[in-house]
Amino acid sequence: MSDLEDYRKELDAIDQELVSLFEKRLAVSKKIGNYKKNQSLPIYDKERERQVLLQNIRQITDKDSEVQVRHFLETVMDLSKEVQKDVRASTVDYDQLFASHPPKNDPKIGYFGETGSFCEEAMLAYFDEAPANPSNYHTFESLFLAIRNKEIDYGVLPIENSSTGAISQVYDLLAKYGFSIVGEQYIKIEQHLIGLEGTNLDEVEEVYSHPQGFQQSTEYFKNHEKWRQIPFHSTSDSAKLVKDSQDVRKSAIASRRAAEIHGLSILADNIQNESENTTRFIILGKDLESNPRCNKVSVVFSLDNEAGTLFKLLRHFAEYHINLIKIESRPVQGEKWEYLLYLDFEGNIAEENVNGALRLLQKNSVYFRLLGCYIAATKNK
Ligand SMILES: O=C(O)C(=O)Cc1ccccc1
Repeated sequence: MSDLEDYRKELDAIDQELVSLFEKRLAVSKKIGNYKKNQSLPIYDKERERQVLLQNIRQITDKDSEVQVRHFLETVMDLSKEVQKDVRASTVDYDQLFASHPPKNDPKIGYFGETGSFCEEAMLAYFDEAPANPSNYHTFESLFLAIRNKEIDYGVLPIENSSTGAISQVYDLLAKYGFSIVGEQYIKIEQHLIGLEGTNLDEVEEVYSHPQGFQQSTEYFKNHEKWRQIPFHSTSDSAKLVKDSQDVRKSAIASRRAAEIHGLSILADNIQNESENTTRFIILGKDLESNPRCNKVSVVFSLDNEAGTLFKLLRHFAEYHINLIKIESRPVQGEKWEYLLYLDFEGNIAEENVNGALRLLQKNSVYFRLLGCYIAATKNK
């Protein structure tokens, strides 16, 4: 028998032992996976992994093999984590996750702001028939509460603007209340400075608007630094305040429609920084509603604080040929330096590739929620 054959026999015997030990190790990992799932503990434990490496590297007799031993242990621990993730994913109730409710008949609708708000415009553009007696709410949160209390079935809110980005308060409320996105609508936004009829710009001292109104018109205000900018509920609440005050020193940033509704004049038109200023609005409902025509999915998730996890996850989207539209990150309330990630992508939850990507996302995230599967709106409104 040649030396090589002897060595190979020796290796075979060692591999046999290794495989049997590794199987035993995986079985223990499964038990740990169940324990962590029941206790809602994260799968990755940085300190524990550091200890495992340390105690095993300490006992190496041949120091030349340290690099390989380290690599071996890291791989073993990665595979154990995979097993733990499988344990967690196997318990996910997908029927529940994809349960879909039919759209409400004769729904009660609510929107943010006084009549004349951009949300009211978005509502009128989204629903085929103008909703009868819609309710309006003067804070974003009061609209969420109205859905929770079943005062309304759907609510219309802004979620992002083409020039100022995410409306973070709405993202945070989505996480807090756990409702679903059932539709979206884009509206072109033109902001105007409006006031009582006959007001001269020299008379203006105060400007009222929703914070978005100010953020979208910063360039215009560079030439009017003396004016006090006072954030108020909505652009149209601001218009109403000016009308009710009958004070020429007060003005508002709002739409032309709000000026007409509240009987005010335009003192300066199109003061928004960008001519193509557009806001995306969402139609919020209590439950997930989706049908085969839906072609956009929104999810929210958080990840283990482990290097490369986000990259590995997003890579699956590329592998499944899913087009990512947007990713937004928001700090987790009450947890320092932890983030919720909001992802929008093209597809329908009934499609195999989307379903596969969602399963992977769910499997690999600490927290996961499907926010909605709805019809993507056209952007040129
Ligand atoms: O205040 C409003 O009218 C709203 O609907 C919120 C808003 C404000 C500015 C731009 C887009 C939406």
